[in-house]
Amino acid sequence: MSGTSLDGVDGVLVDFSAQSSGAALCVLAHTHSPLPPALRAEALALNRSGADELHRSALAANALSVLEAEVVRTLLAQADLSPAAVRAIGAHGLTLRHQPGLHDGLGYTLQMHNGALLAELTGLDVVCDFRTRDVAAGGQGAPLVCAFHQALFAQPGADVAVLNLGGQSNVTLLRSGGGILGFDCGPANALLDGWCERHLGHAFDDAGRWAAGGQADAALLGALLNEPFFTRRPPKSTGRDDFNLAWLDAKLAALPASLAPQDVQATLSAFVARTVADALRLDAPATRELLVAGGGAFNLDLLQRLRALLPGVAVLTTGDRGLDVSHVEATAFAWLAQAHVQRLAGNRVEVTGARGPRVLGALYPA
Ligand SMILES: Nc1ncnc2c1ncn2[C@@H]1O[C@H](COP(=O)(O)OP(=O)(O)OP(=O)(O)O)[C@@H](O)[C@H]1O
Ligand SMILES: CC(=O)N[C@H]1[C@@H]2OC[C@@H](O2)[C@@H](O)[C@@H]1O[C@H](C)C(=O)O
Repeated sequence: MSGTSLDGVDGVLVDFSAQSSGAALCVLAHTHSPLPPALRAEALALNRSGADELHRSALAANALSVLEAEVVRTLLAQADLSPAAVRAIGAHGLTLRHQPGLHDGLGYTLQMHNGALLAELTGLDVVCDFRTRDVAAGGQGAPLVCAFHQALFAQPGADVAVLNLGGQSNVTLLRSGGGILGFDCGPANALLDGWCERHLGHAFDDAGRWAAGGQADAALLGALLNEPFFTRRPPKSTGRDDFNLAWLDAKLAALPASLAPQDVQATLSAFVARTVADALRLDAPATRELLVAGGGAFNLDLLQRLRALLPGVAVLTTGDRGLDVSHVEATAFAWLAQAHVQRLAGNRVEVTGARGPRVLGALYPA
């Protein structure tokens, strides 16, 4: 998995064999490979239109899949397994553009990836391109982790919410009666990281310490929340296309006075927490437990702001329910690959708005 934070590739090797008997899945190995700085810079640049994009994105896709093949080798070495033990690789690719509802409702979502190369380099079946089928069926193509969250974290008789704090944030709302809803709440680490990198030169604000020392600004917070996305009803999804540093710069320029960079970081953290809290208050007021996953779970400032906004909700992490916060998304895409292999639908129409359940992904046989 390589998400919209653009931090790297997360790999997990997962054994699902016990699941049919009701037991939990087992993560046999996990690893993280940072994106080399040049590839990260290119992926960021390819998020916007630019010169010779087709050529550049094809080369960047190759570089990503070479990195993924190294991740697969590391996982096998860690678990002391041969490739023959692996049924398939699930590989998400890097989202460069996400415009699911663009033209007359039939837009596109674009994940940069070379599945053929990954199959060639590993000798394994590769399932990739998970999002496009749902978009073709009229859906958002995101979020897709909801079915997996449901399989793992639903509790009979209790309303539970699962929050992924990745480049963007998305929630899965699991109702006590078995119902499910899920959608993107708004931007998360992509914005926090971008501002921090610009002003401190650090890839991210470790534990949210910089934000915690700042003062959130009410006028900026109001301006950030003043976007149609936040009043739109689900199904909905977003990405760097909508929320990025240029968008933030425009909001800052419209303020009557300039703010200290640290206060902007504090406001961004308050903003992320607020969009999540608003989503829960509106769509899942009976939630008593929120399980946080993704790299944002290490941002203590963000978690503290969430707790303050949601006093009746126990804000825990997926780690408290048996799955490390850093493993959730990669495990979800292994799970979706497994669903593809079994020709099972991976989307939830209540979440994406697709016309029906669909088998997600394209297969590159070994
Ligand atoms: N110690 C930390 N303190 C604060 N933030 C952290 C820390 N460690 C990781 N993060 C944040 O987590 C991000 C990576 O998260 P993650 O891997 O879940 O994102 P992603 O895979 O891009 O997600 P998505 O696909 O949901 O966009 C980093 O870019 C950083 O913002
Ligand atoms: C288009 C795309 O890559 N969307 C990501 C992104 O990152 C978080 C949020 O926006 C979510 O909608 C999705 O990822 C998760 C893994 C998902 O599909 O469930």
